[in-house]
Amino acid sequence: MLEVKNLFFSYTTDKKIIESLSFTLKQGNMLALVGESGSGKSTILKLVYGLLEWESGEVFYKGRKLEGFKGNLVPGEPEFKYLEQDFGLMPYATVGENVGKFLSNIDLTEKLNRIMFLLDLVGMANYIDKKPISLSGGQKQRVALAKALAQTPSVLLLDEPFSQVDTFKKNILKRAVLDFAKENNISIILATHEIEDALAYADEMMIVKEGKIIRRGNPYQIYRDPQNTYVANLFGENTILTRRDFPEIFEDIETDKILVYPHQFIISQTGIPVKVIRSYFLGSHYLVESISQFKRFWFVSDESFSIGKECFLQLYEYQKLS
Ligand SMILES: Nc1ncnc2c1ncn2[C@@H]1O[C@H](COP(=O)(O)OP(=O)(O)OP(=O)(O)O)[C@@H](O)[C@H]1O
Repeated sequence: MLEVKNLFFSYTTDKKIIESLSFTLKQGNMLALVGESGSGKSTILKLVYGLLEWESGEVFYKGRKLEGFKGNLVPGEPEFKYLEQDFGLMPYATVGENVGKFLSNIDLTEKLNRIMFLLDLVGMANYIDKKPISLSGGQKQRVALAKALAQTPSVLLLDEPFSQVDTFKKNILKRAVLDFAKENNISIILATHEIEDALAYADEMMIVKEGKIIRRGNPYQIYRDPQNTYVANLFGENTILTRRDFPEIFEDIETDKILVYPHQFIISQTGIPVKVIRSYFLGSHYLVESISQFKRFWFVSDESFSIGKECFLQLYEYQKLS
């Protein structure tokens, strides 16, 4: 179990970047750090790994107090692995040498088997003799993942680990890597922009804003009760309605402000009149942008709506906002 207690950190004297950071992570669980760009996700990973020196606070792992940056001769906790955004591969060593860099040389057959197993896991077995310099960004990212998993770390700190992998194969890779981590009881902290990663795979989510944790909970709870617009906007398009602008909608609603996800509107014969601005084809459905009383409404539809088409929307679910 990892326990972070009241960490403070700044890069420069004039601005605190991380304030009063506290959280715990159970062994084998996955925690997703989600927040807008610059909110402090990478900094949190670097602090936990021991690449940056915290000003005050404490970190414990399995009951042992970690010394952080100043405690290790080579920066980084030995039981942890940190996969940084720029991969950290040796460009002129082969893919196989990169993955095997920290593996024991006592049994070379076992070492090669392990390298092959990991490269197969990330879909890169055919590239074992290639050099990273000749690989694409997504391929390098796969190799870096294999390298991070090579010694089966206890805690894996992943910074946008799938950002460069093409969408087509991304889900296969995510499942393979995250299943491997679960099977091997590896704890993961994943910093991500891709909210789907957090929703689909994380045991818990922490929402980071300006270096502070503003929400923590399971992804379903946070999605169904975002409480404020910063959190809600991380989940994509939505419509925020207030009693003042739409009193007729609020007749049976207790609160004064609500948030509606696109799938929570029904296209109807009566309701809120909207005019379509544009339909976006998303494969399985269309996301439709429309307007009513200068307010943008987002809803989903099986069919495309032409620009200027008028229709009515009814609300069948919503989230209360503060
Ligand atoms: N080496 C540095 N020196 C000074 N300020 C920095 C440094 N690295 C990051 N920062 C600042 O610290 C804040 C948090 O940055 P961080 O990289 O942790 O955010 P992030 O949430 O990971 O962003 P992104 O999602 O874009 O990777 C930002 O305001 C950033 O400008």
